[in-house]
Amino acid sequence: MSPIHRLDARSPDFDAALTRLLAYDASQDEAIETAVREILRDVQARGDAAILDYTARFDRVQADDLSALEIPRADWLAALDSLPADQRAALEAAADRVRRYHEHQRAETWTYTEPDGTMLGQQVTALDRVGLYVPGGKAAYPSSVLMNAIPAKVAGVPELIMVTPTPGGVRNPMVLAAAALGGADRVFAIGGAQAVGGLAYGTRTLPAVDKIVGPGNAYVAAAKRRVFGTVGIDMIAGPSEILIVADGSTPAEWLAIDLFSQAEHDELAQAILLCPDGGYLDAVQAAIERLLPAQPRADILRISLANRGALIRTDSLEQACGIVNRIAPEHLELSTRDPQALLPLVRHAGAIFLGAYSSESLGDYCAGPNHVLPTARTARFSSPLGVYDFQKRSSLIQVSRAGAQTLGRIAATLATGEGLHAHAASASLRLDP
Ligand SMILES: NC(=O)c1ccc[n+]([C@@H]2O[C@H](COP(=O)([O-])OP(=O)(O)OC[C@H]3O[C@@H](n4cnc5c(N)ncnc54)[C@H](O)[C@@H]3O)[C@@H](O)[C@H]2O)c1
Ligand SMILES: N[C@H](CO)Cc1c[nH]c[nH+]1
Ligand SMILES: [Zn+2]
Repeated sequence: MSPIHRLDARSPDFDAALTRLLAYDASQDEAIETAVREILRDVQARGDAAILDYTARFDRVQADDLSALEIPRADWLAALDSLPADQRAALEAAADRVRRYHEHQRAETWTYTEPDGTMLGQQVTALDRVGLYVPGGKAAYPSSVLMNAIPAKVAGVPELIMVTPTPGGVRNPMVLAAAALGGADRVFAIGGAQAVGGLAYGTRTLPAVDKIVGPGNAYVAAAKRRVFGTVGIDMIAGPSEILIVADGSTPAEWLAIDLFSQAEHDELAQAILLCPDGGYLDAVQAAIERLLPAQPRADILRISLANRGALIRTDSLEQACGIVNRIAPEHLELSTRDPQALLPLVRHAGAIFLGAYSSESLGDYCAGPNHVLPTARTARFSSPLGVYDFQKRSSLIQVSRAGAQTLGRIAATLATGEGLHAHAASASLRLDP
């Protein structure tokens, strides 16, 4: 039996089959919702003490005072120094490339002046204080530290408070080194809903932040959803996704492994390949069957490929791009001889990798663009995490005396039409007699 579904976009039941494949139950788990509601309520009521209790319970880390769970900067710098030379060089190279890319995104304040001397514009400012959640329950993600911290710092956020759980008290040196390279200001060894609540409400030890960014498990996601409004959040990222459009010119093994690269994240991850060449799909399927047993994460791969993976035969590359827009994937590889020719047909994808050498894995670590991307079809309306998520805009209005004559009359007429007489009077008072 094939370890991955085979579908044909030319068959009459394809639409229904694709809908079944894409179905992802994002409904909230009641037990998780109840637990998170209680944790947040408790953190709001008891602050540090509640965070300490949950950290002892979920992460097996005991402390009498939350300040003991702050990891001092000297420890991050020591972690950076202790890294093997190749790891340190890779982390530094990735940080440099991510920084260089994000520097292009910085928005600047702009103004223009009208002929009557009225100045209008937009002032761009960075957020004051941001909380960065770095997952640490089952795996450590130094790359996610860089992807979240660097755009915040490029935006000019003066205070970046990072939280990361350290199960059993084990601190990951690469995560701490990435905090040093990414520009974190403080780091606390706490995680889960209790850390999100602490950052949102503030406690005696944890400063309240303005926005919380960063991925996390279902408890973290539920907590971020609940504190939204008290603070800003970046997004709720779902399981990873990769969608590949191929013309058969890339070695089949390369694409089999590219599919594995996202499927290995999670049993719920989604890996799909679209190609008009049935023989090539057979070759990729054979490569999957050959390579899968030796994969260290074969158990996860088997489940994600069987439940949510597919090799889909299409009529043409153009039809494949139509399907891409329907799926709106987090990551899209256009693994064709002339990917630029397909690019204008693609409207919805978080990140687009063009050509056989642009494997999605390079984007996860070091190409430069952010790896925090919209999932679960949200690329239809949202964008990668970026510098703009850490900046906000204020409108600027400086009306000249001449401008007040024109604008005052327009505003007074509209205000009277709305029945808002103080508005009308405020505009009219500034009219020359
Ligand atoms: N989209 C991205 O860019 C990206 C990047 C990295 C990681 N991720 C995702 O982030 C997630 C990380 O999850 P993780 O679990 O490894 O780490 P995590 O830090 O998100 O979660 C660990 C915390 O969960 C809480 N928790 C665990 N069990 C609990 C329970 N029964 N009740 C209450 N709280 C509980 C604990 O407080 C613990 O500290 C994964 O799903 C991974 O795929 C996504
Ligand atoms: N592919 C993930 C986002 O979907 C990000 C990541 C981190 N490390 C490896 N990959
Ligand atoms: Zn990845």
